[in-house]
Amino acid sequence: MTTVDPGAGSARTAVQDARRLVVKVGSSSLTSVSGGLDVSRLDALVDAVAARAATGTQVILVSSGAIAAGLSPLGLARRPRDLATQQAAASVGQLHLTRAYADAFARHERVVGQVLLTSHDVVRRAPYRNAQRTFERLLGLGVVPVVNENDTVATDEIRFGDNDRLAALVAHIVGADALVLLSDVDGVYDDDPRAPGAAMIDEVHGMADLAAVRVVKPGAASVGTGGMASKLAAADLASGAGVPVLVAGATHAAAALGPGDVGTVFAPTGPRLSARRFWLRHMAGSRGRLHLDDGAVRAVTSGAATTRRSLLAAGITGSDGDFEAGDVVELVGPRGETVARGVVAFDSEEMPELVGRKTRDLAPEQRREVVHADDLVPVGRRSVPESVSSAP
Ligand SMILES: Nc1ncnc2c1ncn2[C@@H]1O[C@H](COP(=O)(O)OP(=O)(O)O)[C@@H](O)[C@H]1O
Ligand SMILES: N[C@@H](CCC(=O)OP(=O)(O)O)C(=O)O
Repeated sequence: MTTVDPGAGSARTAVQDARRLVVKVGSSSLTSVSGGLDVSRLDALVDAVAARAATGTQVILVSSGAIAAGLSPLGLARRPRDLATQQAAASVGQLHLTRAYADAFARHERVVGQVLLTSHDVVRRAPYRNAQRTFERLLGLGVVPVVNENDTVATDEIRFGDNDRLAALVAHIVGADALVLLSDVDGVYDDDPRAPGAAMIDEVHGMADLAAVRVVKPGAASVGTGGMASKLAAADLASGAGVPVLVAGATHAAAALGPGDVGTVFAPTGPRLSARRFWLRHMAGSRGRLHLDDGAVRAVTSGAATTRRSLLAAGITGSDGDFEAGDVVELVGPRGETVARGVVAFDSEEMPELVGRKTRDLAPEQRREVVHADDLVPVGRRSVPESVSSAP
């Protein structure tokens, strides 16, 4: 079990010593200005990953670039706006991307396996565990899994949205010791990196350290999607769940994956969550909401995980949604804020009989916790800086 914030210095050491490492690379680091895949940059990245793998580290590569790589084969001058053309570009580009990785890793006698995920594959517990088993087997066979979102079938509703977030989720699915986000910028800056005087931040010990950071939205010409804001959100997600994160330049991949002192490192800010609690908190799709009074909010959010209390019917003021016992629901405070997520033990149609009633007043077969303490995870408030447009 990782302890909270061992300090960013030791977080750097943790990245360097990680035996299982998730490395994410963005579209802007793999494609040329004229469009299409930049194979020489991809080769340089693979050299760095292969060198790290040669030291015995199991590396999972999350690679963007399918849409960007599909543009030039389709004669498209810029990233399309509509989903159908993005999906067509991803379909063409993913093939180029995978072939380029297979060829590049073959030079190092490494086999790659393609893993394309949609959020459907992780929001339900069974497919999540299936993905976990597949990764485990691939790594056991010495394969480098190359992961991307399955863009060709992902609709807006089931998209992860950006690969920084996907990489943070994958880091937890595989139980990685660290996460490295490689981009076209060499770290997190306190302002738009192009602004005069902007300085790179060396270490982050929690999102409060970034309160004054100005994050600029990617322009329309950018092949990347999320920009730095999505990297910060992903770093918050991973470091909050005990995984140290390094944001560094893809051109410095060899140093970032070796003993180099590059980029911005995020120390863990929370304990490592079990796979089940992480899934509950960050991935599980929710089917409804239970509304709690203040006392119930305190009971389910205060104290350590071991002393936290179960949610009883007496503290519930209402419910909405259509759920069955065993589904995940949001627990919402009196001001409408989500305070926790948990697995509910009743169907939604039973809730009206339960709301506000003491356990002893319930029918004998209903005298149980509505959400058991082992099945709920508090959801803290997020304070990740949002992007601003570069134009004043
Ligand atoms: N405060 C900041 N620090 C670092 N980079 C920033 C900041 N604000 C905006 N950026 C921009 O974020 C970009 C990286 O995001 P993006 O293009 O989505 O990368 P990728 O394709 O690697 O995911 C950089 O090119 C950089 O100009
Ligand atoms: N799945 C998409 C990438 C989405 C994405 O997050 O891109 P990026 O911001 O470049 O990491 C693709 O392969 O084109």
